[in-house]
Formats: sequence, C-alpha cells, structure tokens
Amino acid sequence: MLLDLNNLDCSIRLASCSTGARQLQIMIQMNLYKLIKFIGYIKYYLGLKEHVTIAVNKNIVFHRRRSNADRYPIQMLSVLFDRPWKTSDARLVLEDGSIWRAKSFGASGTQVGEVVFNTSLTGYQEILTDPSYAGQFVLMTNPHIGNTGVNIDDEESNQCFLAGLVIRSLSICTSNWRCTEALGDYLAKRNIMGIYDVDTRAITRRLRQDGSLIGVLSTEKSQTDEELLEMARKWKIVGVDLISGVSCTAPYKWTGNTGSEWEFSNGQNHGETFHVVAYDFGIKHNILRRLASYGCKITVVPSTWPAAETLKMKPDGILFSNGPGDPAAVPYAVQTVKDIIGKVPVFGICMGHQLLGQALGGKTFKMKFGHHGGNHPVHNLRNGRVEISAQNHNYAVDPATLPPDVEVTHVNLNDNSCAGLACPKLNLISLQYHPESSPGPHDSDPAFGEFIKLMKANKLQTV
Ligand SMILES: NC(=O)CC[C@H](N)C(=O)O
Repeated sequence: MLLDLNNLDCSIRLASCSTGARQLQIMIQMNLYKLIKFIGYIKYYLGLKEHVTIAVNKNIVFHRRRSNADRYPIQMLSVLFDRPWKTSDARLVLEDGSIWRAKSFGASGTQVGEVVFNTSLTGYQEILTDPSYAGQFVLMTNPHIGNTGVNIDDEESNQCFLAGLVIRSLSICTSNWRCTEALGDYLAKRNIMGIYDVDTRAITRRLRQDGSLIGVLSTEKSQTDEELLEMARKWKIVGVDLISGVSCTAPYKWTGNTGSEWEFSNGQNHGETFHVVAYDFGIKHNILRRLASYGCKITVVPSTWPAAETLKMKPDGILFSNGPGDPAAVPYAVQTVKDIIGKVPVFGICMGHQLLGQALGGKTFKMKFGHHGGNHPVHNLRNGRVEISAQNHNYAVDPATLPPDVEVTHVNLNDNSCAGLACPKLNLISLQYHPESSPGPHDSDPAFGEFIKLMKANKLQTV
C-alpha cells in the first residue's frame, strides 16, 4: 500500500479492552509521523492502558491489543517507516556510573574528558575556541544554544581544543546578521562532538554536589556502557601537561586589532607604545586585542621559549597567558617564570597567575568544580570595588602557601578563593580570572591599564 504520509486523514480510537468504560475518539488531520508520536504521548503521559487502533483513510493499518509486545507502539511502528526526527543516538557516561542519553550533533565517535559547567549566558563560540578548555566537556547551563550561529570574528583561537559540548536545547535555526555557519556544521568540520536534549540541570547539580567528573561521550553503538565507564574511570587529567598541545610552535608578531566598533576604552594608550612578549600557554586572542588597544606591540612566544631569549628581546613587559590543565604539571613553565620575574614587569592571567604563584613559592590545588562563567563577583581589595568577572579555571593558588611579601589583591566572593596577586618589589600583577572577558563583562579591563602603569614606571626608572 502506498501512502501519502504528509496528508492523511487519520483517526485514533483508544478503547478500553475489558470494560469499555473509557472511550476516546479523535478525528485529526496530521501526518502519520506526528500521529504515531501523538499516540505515544497519549499512552505514556496520560497513562492509558487500552489497546490502540489507528485508522488511516479508514483503512486500519495498525491494530493491537495491549500485551507485552505492545508496550512500545512507537517503536513497533517505526519498523514500518523511517522516522524523520532525530532520536537519542549518543551516551554520556560519567565516572560515577550515571548514563545520560542524548542526541548528537557535530562530530561522532567516542571522546573522553572532564565535564565542567559554564554559566555564561552568551558567547558559546568564544568558549568553544578558548584553548583553556582542552581536555574538557563544556556543559552550558544556559538551556538554548546555537541561535546566533557562528562567525569568523568571534574566535578566541584558530581551533577548538575542548573535548565536546553538552547542551540542553540546540536551536533549530540561526538568526544573526553576523552568522556565517550553523553551530552543528562548525563543530562537525572541527571534529568536535556535541550532544543536546540532555538534562543539563541535573548534571550541573551533580557536579556541584560531587565535584567535576570525568566522562565519556560516544555515538558508537559497538561500545558497551561498561566499556565507556571503564574508559572514564581510567582517564586522568590531574598531573597532565595540556599546554604543550595548544601552544604555538614558533614566535610571531600579533597584528590583529580590536575592530573600532568593539572598542570601548578610547585613549587608553596615551600615544605610548610598549613591547610586550606574551607567553602562549593557550592564549586567547582577546588578551592580545586588549593589549594592542592599550598601545602594546606584541610578540607571542611558545610555552617552551627560553627566558634568556625573551629577555634578549628587551621587552617592556611580559605576559603569561591562560592555558589548559593542571598548573602543577608544567614545572618547565614555572622555571621560565622564575627566571623572568624581578627583571621585567609581568602580568599573569589565569594559568599565568597560577604559574606566578608557584614561581613565588606557593602551591596550587584542584577546586571542587572550578569557576566557569561570566558572572563571578570578585572583590578588588586595592580599590574596594566589586567586579563581575569572566572566569574559567579548575585550579587555584593557595594563598596560605605564599611568602609574606606577596599581596592577595583580589578575592572571589563566591568562595573566598584567591583571585589576584601582586608583588610590588617584583613589578608583578596577576589575576585568576579573565580581564579580557570574551565572553563576559568588561569590569576588569582596567587591569590592562595597571600593567601599562607598571611598564611605564619601570621604563622611567631605567632611563
Ligand atoms: N583559563 C585558564 O588559564 C585555566 C587555568 C587552569 N587550566 C585551570 O583550570 O585552573
């Protein structure tokens, strides 16, 4: 029998098989796919136990009494027709043994990583291209993602390094004048897995309660749940150098600038130019754009670039960038920082701050679930102001391990963790969070001005 599935006159009759007490007859005009789904809703949401009759153009095509085999009429009917809507085809298996069924988008395959939740309301593309997320699945707590698509200007690096993206709802369309591509196509091209239709709220509550968890995301049916769980339990992120996988391999001069339409702090550079060497531990482009806006000429160098070579360039200041993974797993970077501090003004951001903390004699530790989002209140102890900040870190410097001449300048108001350091005698400042934001509020942008002041004062002293 050939059926025009898009235009059928269908009727459903649900009748009580034993008593006949409950009868429901609906005449509707809908396509058969919707009809099948609709019957599923009636049976499972209203809890009806009756047998089902579907009549299509008055020809009965499906009629079954309720029996064990009839418990899933949607699935039974699906053998007759290919379903055009997507069904669950992915699993996220967490190391605590929980299994989350979801729908995949982007790339397919099997990927392991640490699951962290990000509370930013906007800026998923900047988050996807932040190299500090290497080795991590980013779960967005904002439930609706993908509505603005992606564009070439909002990249924070040239690649997506994260393990994958976990979202509640994937926008079915894009609507933005800057959009050049849909999120799913973008991720597929970059071989990054994504899942949607997963209870992100429940996973976030679990992470908040139990701490960040390792997970395995898979679209491969050949892998059993037990195999994926074992993979999650065996994988380690603590103690691993992730910087070497994201840093540039040779020095380069930064030539990009903040487009004038995005510039919000005119006249910051006062016509003066400073040469900054930026260590790329996984640097976000907006750090470079903001430094350029403040009048810096920037040379970006790889994470393994020797301190002596950097000092030979006679920079006015050195920036230690953000970067992925465990700051205690990169002793070579801590040594470079040690060899530099005290000789040139320095500014550390996130991983850079953690490396400075260690170079000063302190220790870092892994937080329960870290800080990831654009709404973290930070108390700037130097001027008394509260900044709403952009954050992305799982580790922090333990201030109790620092020598007395190191000043804690900023405190995260959510958990009182150390959010900024300074050591005036070494011309050193650092922030655990992201003054460049992208995405996030701009409250902390003046930190770049502080770095300029340090370089200026040092320049005056040395002439
Ligand atoms: N954004 C960053 O630099 C992150 C620093 C470090 N990888 C952490 O998770 O704490």
